[in-house]
Amino acid sequence: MQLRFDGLFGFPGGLVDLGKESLEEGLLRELREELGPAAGEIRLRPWHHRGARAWPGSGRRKKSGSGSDVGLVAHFYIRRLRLEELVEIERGEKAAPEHGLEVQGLVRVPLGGGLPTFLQHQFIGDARAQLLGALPGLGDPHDGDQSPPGSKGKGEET
Ligand SMILES: O=c1[nH]cnc2c1ncn2[C@H]1C[C@H](O)[C@@H](COP(=O)(O)OP(=O)(O)O)O1
Repeated sequence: MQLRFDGLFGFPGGLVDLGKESLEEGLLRELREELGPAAGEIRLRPWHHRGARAWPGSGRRKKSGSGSDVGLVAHFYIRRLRLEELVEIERGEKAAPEHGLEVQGLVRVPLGGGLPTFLQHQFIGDARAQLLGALPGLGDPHDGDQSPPGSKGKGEET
């Protein structure tokens, strides 16, 4: 996860301009901006998309700036990384354009005895629930880059 500019923990990502980019293109652009070039090279597959949640807006004009409060649809992707891929991203993160601005830094979630304490932090949106929802799948060897969930072996990319 990452520590955000507002002091909350969240997942890397951000707003996608659907007139100009697909969801995956927008996600990879955000990953590049927030975590550096190595994160932008991550290969996404349809089964990495794990759900979406709508946050309705009021429809009213915003007090500041232009446009209306139209709400948000948050899409959540889970992509398993090998340790060396994660380390490469961590090494490059300080070179990311948003490092020190929107993003204060990547954090490894302590999955052992430290998890209950970590969960006492404050999270953006439903990031805490997203984290908890993702944890059970982490033990699944097919929950990664190579195979869709439920397939027998690795190396079954389509
Ligand atoms: O981890 C998250 N889980 C759920 N919702 C999230 C998470 N991180 C951000 N958000 C929400 C909060 C904002 O309404 C939007 C856009 O996020 P933001 O970080 O502001 O995106 P930009 O990089 O500024 O485009 O998503």
